[in-house]
Formats: sequence, structure tokens, C-alpha cells
Amino acid sequence: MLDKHLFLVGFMGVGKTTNGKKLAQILQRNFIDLDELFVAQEGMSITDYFKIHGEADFRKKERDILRQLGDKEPAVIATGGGAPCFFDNMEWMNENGITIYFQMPYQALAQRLAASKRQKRPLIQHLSEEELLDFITDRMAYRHPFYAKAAHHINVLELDMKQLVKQLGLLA
Ligand SMILES: Nc1ncnc2c1ncn2[C@@H]1O[C@H](COP(=O)(O)OP(=O)(O)O)[C@@H](O)[C@H]1O
Ligand SMILES: O=C(O)C1=C[C@@H](OP(=O)(O)O)[C@@H](O)[C@H](O)C1
Ligand SMILES: [Mg+2]
Repeated sequence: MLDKHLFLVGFMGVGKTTNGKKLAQILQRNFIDLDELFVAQEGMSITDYFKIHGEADFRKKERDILRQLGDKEPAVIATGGGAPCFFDNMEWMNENGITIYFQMPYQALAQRLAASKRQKRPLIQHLSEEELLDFITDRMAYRHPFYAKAAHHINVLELDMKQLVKQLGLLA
């Protein structure tokens, strides 16, 4: 396990970025956030990129940036919530590392997203908590089959990263 990337996948707000940093620290590896890399390379926020170029262009760039990671040393990589659901990104991640699907109940996800800085996430920035729940339910109907191709499925609502490391034998 240790000589491959670990790709964290799952819906917006499930904690890929926050937990990814912790996981990388525990495993003493580099941490890469696909969204942060996107912002650094394009020189603008994801919200601005969506406004100026639209989602279709975002997805193409996101795919290209993901592919750049193939020859980097093994890292913990937090993907954006949509990345696994476009092109053959999920197959590519499965070929180039270990994929871990972070899940939690939709209600908890809606609460968490409502409390977070929504302006950073263009797809949900104008939604109320109630609308968020409908949005999550709708999108997950489409997205879950992509996420479900991950090697490991983990409920992260009450899981800390030390437990995850043990559960998956990541330090073994
Ligand atoms: N274990 C946790 N408990 C409570 N809130 C959390 C936890 N992990 C993340 N959050 C919060 O949830 C929001 C989304 O987390 P984030 O890591 O950005 O998710 P993702 O990268 O999957 O979209 C943030 O506001 C973050 O502070
Ligand atoms: O689910 C999505 O389509 C998106 C998720 C975001 O990442 P997080 O999952 O880290 O919020 C970011 O890539 C962009 O706003 C689109
Ligand atoms: Mg994130």
C-alpha cells in the first residue's frame, strides 16, 4: 500500500481535504489537494473559474491536473467531489493508486455544507440547508456509482484518521 498514491473520493463536504491532511501527516507523506493545485495553476478561485470559463472547461483542466500526478512520489490526494464522475478519472485513479470512498449520511452532509464556507463551492453557493439535502440526494443518484468503484468504502462520520490507518492497514 505504501508505494502508491492514496486517492480520497466522495461528495463535497465529506472531509476529503481536512482528513487528507491528517492522514498524510500520520503516514508522513506529501498531501496534495486537487482543488488547491487547480487554483495555484490557474491563478484564480474555482468559483471565478466556473463564472468565467464554465464547468465543462473546469472538468477538462481538472482531468489534466489529475493526470500530472501520475509520476509524483506517493502522496495522499484529496480530489474534488466531481472529479471521479467525469471522463475515465475513476479508472485512472484505480490504476494509479488506492482509492478510498468517504461517505456519511446525507443529512449530516447537508448540515456540514450549510455550516461551511459555501462561496468556495460554486455548485452549492446559493442553496439553503433544505435545498442542499435535495441537491445531495439528486447528485448522489448519479455520482454514487462512480464513487462506488473505489477500492475501499468508509463511513467517516465518527471516524478519525488514526482509526482509518489501522482499519486499512496503511502503516503495515
Ligand atoms: N471531522 C469533521 N468534523 C466536523 N467538521 C468537519 C470534519 N471534517 C471536515 N469538517 C468540516 O466540513 C467542511 C468540509 O470539509 P472539507 O475537508 O473541505 O471537505 P471536502 O474536501 O470533502 O469537500 C469544512 O467546513 C470542514 O471544516
Ligand atoms: O463536487 C463537485 O463537483 C465539486 C467539488 C469541489 O471540491 P470538494 O469536494 O473538495 O468540495 C470542487 O472541486 C468544485 O467546487 C466542484
Ligand atoms: Mg476539498
